[in-house]
This record gives sequence, structure tokens and C-alpha cells, in this order.
Amino acid sequence: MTDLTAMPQWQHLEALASSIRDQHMRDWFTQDEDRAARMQVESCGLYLDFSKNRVTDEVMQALFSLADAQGLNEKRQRMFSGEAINTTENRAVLHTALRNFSDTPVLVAGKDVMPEVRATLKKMESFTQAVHGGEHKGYTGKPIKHVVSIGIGGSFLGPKIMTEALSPYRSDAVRIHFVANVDGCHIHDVLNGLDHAETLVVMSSKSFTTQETLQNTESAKAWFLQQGGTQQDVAKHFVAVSSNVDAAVEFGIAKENIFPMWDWVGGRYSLWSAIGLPIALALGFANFKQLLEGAHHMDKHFATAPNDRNLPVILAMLGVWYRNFFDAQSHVLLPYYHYLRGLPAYVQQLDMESNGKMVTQQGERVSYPTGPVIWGSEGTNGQHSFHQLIHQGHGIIPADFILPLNVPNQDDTHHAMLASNCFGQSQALMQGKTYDECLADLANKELQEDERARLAEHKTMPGNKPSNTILFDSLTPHTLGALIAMYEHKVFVQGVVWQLNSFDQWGVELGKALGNQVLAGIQGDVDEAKFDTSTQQLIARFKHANAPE
Ligand SMILES: O=P(O)(O)OC[C@H]1O[C@H](O)[C@H](O)[C@@H](O)[C@@H]1O
Repeated sequence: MTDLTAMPQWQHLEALASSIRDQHMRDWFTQDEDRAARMQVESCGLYLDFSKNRVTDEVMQALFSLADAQGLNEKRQRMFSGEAINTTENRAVLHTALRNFSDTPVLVAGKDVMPEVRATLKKMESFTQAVHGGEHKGYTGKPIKHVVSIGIGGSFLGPKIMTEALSPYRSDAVRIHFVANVDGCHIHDVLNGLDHAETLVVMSSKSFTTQETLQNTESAKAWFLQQGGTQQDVAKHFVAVSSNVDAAVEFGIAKENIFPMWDWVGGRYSLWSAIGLPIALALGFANFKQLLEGAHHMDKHFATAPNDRNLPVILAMLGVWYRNFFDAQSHVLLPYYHYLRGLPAYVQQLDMESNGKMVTQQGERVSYPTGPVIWGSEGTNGQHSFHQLIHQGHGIIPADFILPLNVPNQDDTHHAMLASNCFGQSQALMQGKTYDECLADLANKELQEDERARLAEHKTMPGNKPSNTILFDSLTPHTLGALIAMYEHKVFVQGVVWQLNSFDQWGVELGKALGNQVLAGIQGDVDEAKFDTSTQQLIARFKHANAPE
């Protein structure tokens, strides 16, 4: 494989980066009245203004050439058609099949997966309707009023964050609660006060081997039995979602209560599968289906739109530009919508678990930076804390501002303030405030000249800080589906450019394995001498603090 950094497309980008490094976006906007009108795209209900980026038309074309040279078209086609592009686990990558509402079959090793996908959706629909309609009753005959969703990682973030984002669509039929952490405080707080006879537990684990989820489900089961349920009643109150059906049955979940998924669905891409059951239970199946349809819409856009009109491709290549040619270490997501406050955490797993890698598909060490740190939180809160660093800190942190143009049940003044803060921040980041402007502001102050100069230096904002602004009419399930799929495909495109396998997660696997070994150490099942001395002393302290009196 050619070294990425030796490719002519890469070197051309390096030259372009040097040539524009000292230019300011502020001047570009003044000199080019059409800039904003040219650098905008709209599709699937999402509008993107990417004009506040440190790019010229020539840079964008050069970025697209790099994507093409890296085989984006062919690799995208291979993903959609079910080839085993996850080459370290020899798996297809088909979250797109889970939301495929076309008639096109999707083959994995020669077998069409669509009939199974449709059958599982049907099962989810019937189950959701039975719970909401009161036909699925608890063991005492009471209807289900509370759903406790247990899972972690992709089996938690998608259901939790999508449900939260679509709060205005929540069904009154049930209340949903999420438990992820193995920290007992979490499950204790959630179960405390619930009536076991009207509670349904949805246990979600693709692998059915995840320690946290197994333990939390055991604790929920113990609580259920302690409250008066019997082993026989468990079937009415516990269902599971897993690709490991045998392990789920062995664990004690009735076979008919298991919603299948498949190894070609990655954990962080799984909300579209039966892992989304808690979303359907919280919002109703019709809304869950709308979410899938929005994502399908984005899939079609991603597969067919030319690069310069293609939302995921544009976002991905801007990210490559800053990561590789401007040394940006991180990327910040700023949703200006309280219900979408979980988006940074969602994209954190999606992006960092996918592209936080240093070895190419061919097993060679990369010689260039790959996935950035993803972080962020809701606006306007961040403006009163970490935005300081984005405005005046060292280096650049590209930002995505995300705002619904309409919000349900809200005061117009609040929303106008929210929007003006959002637009005002991206404007401030772009234009900054010059030393001379700051000096002029201090002109009337009774200060010595050198003091005035010193203060002006502190107040100067360099500007030239890049951002995208993503707007949509209101956050419907359809729009949210499109938004999430857009970020999924952005991550895919970057993985293609960086030559990574975006679909495995060996780093996480090691942590899981070592965690289990340490547990065996704490429980006295293995010789502690096998651990390093630091780990030994930590275990010893823990044991001492927990020793029986
Ligand atoms: O669904 P499970 O098999 O329980 O896995 C839950 C999570 O486990 C790991 O930490 C993986 O890195 C995640 O991608 C996955 O979502």
C-alpha cells in the first residue's frame, strides 16, 4: 500500500495548507460575497453551512481528490453490498441493511439478510404494541408501566440518547429507565421505588458476555425475586436482545423473549437493530420506524450524491484537513438543543471507537494522525465555560454547531436567544477581534498607554477558528435518523482515507479481559503475583478496605 503521506494528493494538500495558513477567513468573507451561498448543502432535512472553514474551493476539490484516490466509491459500495470489510473479524458491516426500506436484497455470504431483518422488526412492533396496549401483562395481571433497559456501550448510548433526543415524542404508556454502569449505585437508584409487578427489563448485549450487563441483569433478577416474583414469572418481565441467542437462553431468558441481532452489526452501529427496542418502547414503533427511514434517506444520499454535495463526505474531509494539515487534536460538537445534549457522548463512541487506531488495514503503523478526540456539550452552557479555550486557546478545535429552527412547546424568546447565541458563537470564532479593535475599545479608559496595550493583547481574539453549522426544521425521528447516519458515514469516509478498519475495537477488548482477571485477583481466584506491583498494591488496598471485621 502506498504511504498516504507520499501520495501526490496529500502533498498537494500540504502545499495548499502552507499557502493559506496566514490567510484569515474574515478577509475571505469580505472579498468574496458568494462564499456563504456557495458553501452550503442541504439534504435529508439537514442544512449545512460550511463556509466558516479555512478552506477555499481549491482546497475542497483537493480534499475530494484525496478521498477518490483512496477508493471511496469502491469501498462505500463494498460496505453497502455486504462484503466482509471488517477484516480483522471477517465480518460484513451492515447497519445500513437494518434500515433498508428498498426492495434490494442484501447478501452476506450469498444469503439475503433482509427477511430476518424484517421479521425482527415485525417482532419488535408486535411486542411494543402488546406492551403499550396492555396485552403483555406482568405476572400479577398488572400492565407494564416501567421499562428498565440494561446494556452498556453501543447497547446503551444509542437507545438512551435517541430516546432523550426525542423526548417530545415519548409515549405515555411506559416510563423508560437506563442502567449501564456496573457501579451498584446506578441499578440501585433505578430499581428503588419501582413496582416489580409492572416492570419490564430489557437486557441488551450483542455478545452476551459483557460483565456489566450480565451483573446488572443478575441484580435486577434478584430484586424481582426478592420482591415476590418467582422463577416462573421471570419470562413475563425479562427480555433480551443479543446475537448470542444460546448464551441468552442459558442465562435464563425464555427463547421467545429473545430479539436477535447479527454479528454484522457493530455495537456502536446497533441502535437500528433490536438494540433499539427500548426506543420503540419509549416512543412507539411508528416513531422508531421513522428514525430508521431518516437514516435510510441519508444512506441513499451518501451513496449517490457527488462529493461536493455529499454531507458526510464534506464533513469527513474537513475533519481530515484539520487533523492532518492543521494539527487539530480534537473536534467539538455543540448541540444547541437541550434534548440533543447526549449527542457528543454518542458520537464519541461512534468516532473514537471506530477511528482511534494506529494500524492500517494492511497491518502497518500509520505515519499520520488518525481519529481526533470528540467532545462537547449543549449550548449555551459551554459558552460560560470551555468556549474560552476554543476562542483563545492554543491551536484550533473545529466545531459543529447544531440547532433546530423550531422547537416544540417552547417560548419564542428562549428559542430566539438560543439561536442568536449559536450563530453569535460561530461568528465570533470566525472573525475574532483584532488588537486594534480592542485598543480602540479602551481608548476612553483612563489608562497609561502601555497598560492599554497590555490589556488589548489579552482581549484580542485571533478568530479564524473553523466551524460547521448544521440546521434542521425540528428534531423529528426522521431528522434524527438522518443526523446520526450522517455522522456514521463521516466516520466511514475518514476511516477510508486513513486506511483503517473502522469496525473493530481491540483496545476495548483488552480492557475487558484484564478487568476480569483483576476481579479474579480481588476474589482470590488467581495468584496476585501475576500482576504488576502497582496493580498488586491497589488490589491489596481494596481488599484491606473490604476485609470482614
Ligand atoms: O452489546 P455488548 O456485546 O454487551 O457490548 C457492549 C459494548 O462492549 C464493548 O465495550 C464494545 O467496545 C462496544 O462497542 C460495545 O457496544
